[in-house]
Amino acid sequence: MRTTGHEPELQAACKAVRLAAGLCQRVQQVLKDDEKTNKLDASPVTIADYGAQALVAWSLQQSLPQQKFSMVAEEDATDLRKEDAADMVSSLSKLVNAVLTEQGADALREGQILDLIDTGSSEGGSQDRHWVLDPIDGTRGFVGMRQYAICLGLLDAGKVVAGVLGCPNLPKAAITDADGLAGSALRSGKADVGCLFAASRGNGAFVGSIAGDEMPSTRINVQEQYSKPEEARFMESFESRHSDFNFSGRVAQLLGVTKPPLRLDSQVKYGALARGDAAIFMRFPKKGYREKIWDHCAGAVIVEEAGAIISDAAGTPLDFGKGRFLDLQDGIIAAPASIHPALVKAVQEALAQQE
Ligand SMILES: Nc1ncnc2c1ncn2[C@@H]1O[C@H](COP(=O)(O)O)[C@@H](O)[C@H]1OP(=O)(O)O
Ligand SMILES: [Mg+2]
Ligand SMILES: [Mg+2]
Ligand SMILES: [Mg+2]
Repeated sequence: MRTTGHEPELQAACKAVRLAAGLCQRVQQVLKDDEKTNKLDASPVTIADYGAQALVAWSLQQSLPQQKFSMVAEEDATDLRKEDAADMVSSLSKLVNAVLTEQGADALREGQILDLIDTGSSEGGSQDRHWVLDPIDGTRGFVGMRQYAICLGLLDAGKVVAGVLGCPNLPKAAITDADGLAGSALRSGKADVGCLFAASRGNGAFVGSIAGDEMPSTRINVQEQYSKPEEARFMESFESRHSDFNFSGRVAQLLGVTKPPLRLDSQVKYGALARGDAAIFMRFPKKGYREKIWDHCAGAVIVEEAGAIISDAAGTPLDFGKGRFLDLQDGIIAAPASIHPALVKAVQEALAQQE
């Protein structure tokens, strides 16, 4: 990667995401090994969310001790500070400290771990620098042994300047039509998996292996052109309750897209778009659902640096500088710059048909 721009921050972010991914993989191994996964309650997963958040906060501050630390993150320790959470906190502490001691770092006390989690309570905004974290994006994918991502972005004066996506279950090879048709859930453990995506503003987007400690170094680009719409594929949520599949289907039809969608959990979709596995991303949550910045921040800079445009359904750029939520209209779409205008037009047509 070029050594300009936000190189120290990007390096720190890759390190932090890898550490958190290691914790998530440990927990997923336990889930996988347990034949009774369905009977387990949600606690191992919740512990993974908290643990990943604590590790990212710890690691970023270790790597960049000179910098003022502010973080907007999904989780907070309120429930963990309640009396009945003692067992959970104890499990959380064991898990976090297992990862830390493996790194040769000192173990942390329970109170320190809770305080690390609570460093994610920043309101963000259009001034100063803020890290933006979703410690596990796609919790349902994580539990279902499908896709999930550790997503870490950096805001500077309200703009996303760097982003890292850790995708422990994403195949390193491009997802082909056959994968898409046969089982777009792309369950873990079936192929050579584990990708780390990284981008900083103006320096391009890169992918590498999540294992090891090399910076991602393979430059990636979106599918710049598709000569015939029927060759294009679109991506959307795996979960039908997260996005209106009927509506995206109508948009695809208006675009002349005939291939079935690739349905993947989490911001893994942004990584897949950035490396050209599919050409179009669509997300249309139920009316009233408020999008959070940590669900799109890291992915946005990665797809943009790979040559895509990301916007709301009206084509308006996403504004990450308004606090913890995104304020947008009717959903989020992304596509290569050559396709995005037609996508906006199709979405608007489909909306007009709905009225
Ligand atoms: N009702 C909902 N509608 C849309 N998205 C949701 C809803 N509930 C949770 N999410 C979030 O949608 C994202 C998953 O993306 P996708 O639908 O593309 O797989 C996650 O951030 C998930 O949160 P979480 O981070 O807690 O898993
Ligand atoms: Mg999320
Ligand atoms: Mg999450
Ligand atoms: Mg959640």
